[in-house]
Amino acid sequence: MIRVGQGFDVHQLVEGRPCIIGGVTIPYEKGLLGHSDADVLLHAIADAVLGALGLGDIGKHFPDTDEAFKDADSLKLLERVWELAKERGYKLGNVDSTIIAQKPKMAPYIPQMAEIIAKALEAEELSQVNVKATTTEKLGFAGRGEGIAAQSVVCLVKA
Ligand SMILES: Nc1ccn([C@@H]2O[C@H](COP(=O)(O)O)[C@@H](O)[C@H]2O)c(=O)n1
Ligand SMILES: C[C@@]1(CO)OP(=O)(O)OP(=O)(O)OC[C@H]1O
Repeated sequence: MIRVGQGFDVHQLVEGRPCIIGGVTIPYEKGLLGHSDADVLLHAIADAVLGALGLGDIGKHFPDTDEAFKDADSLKLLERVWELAKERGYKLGNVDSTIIAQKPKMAPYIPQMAEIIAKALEAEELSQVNVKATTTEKLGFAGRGEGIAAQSVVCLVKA
């Protein structure tokens, strides 16, 4: 059986926070604000996996009112979400994601992000994980550099 899920997330860019995206700390003058480490890409992927499983979203599983998730490492959250998929007998088909950011330039960091995601979702080959980036041509909140968004589509296959 095949299941498909999609995820979308946004975090504000502020001074004094690290810019962690796809598990990679990107050198930049601002970082993403959140209760957790605010890794917008891993959140979108976690939501896509949860969506495919019919299990709600990350806010339901890891509430932002819970101190346990203060500054949480989103890679650990994604790994916990992936356990839910495995428990139900699913393997990764593929995952495709887009980071929506005017700055910083994501391209140099995308191969490392893809490797981290592939490991977390236990991909059999790297081609199962695709990460893209786009600006919004300076339009809207992303274009003004106020925040970064990410969206993701995941296909799970019953093993
Ligand atoms: N934050 C970003 C945004 C984009 N890229 C790369 O640049 C290409 C062109 O972006 P456009 O928004 O002008 O289409 C895009 O395809 C990405 O490869 C990036 O690395 N980081
Ligand atoms: C990840 C969680 C963890 O408390 O907090 P945030 O970093 O605020 O991220 P968000 O995308 O708003 O999702 C909610 C929470 O699950």
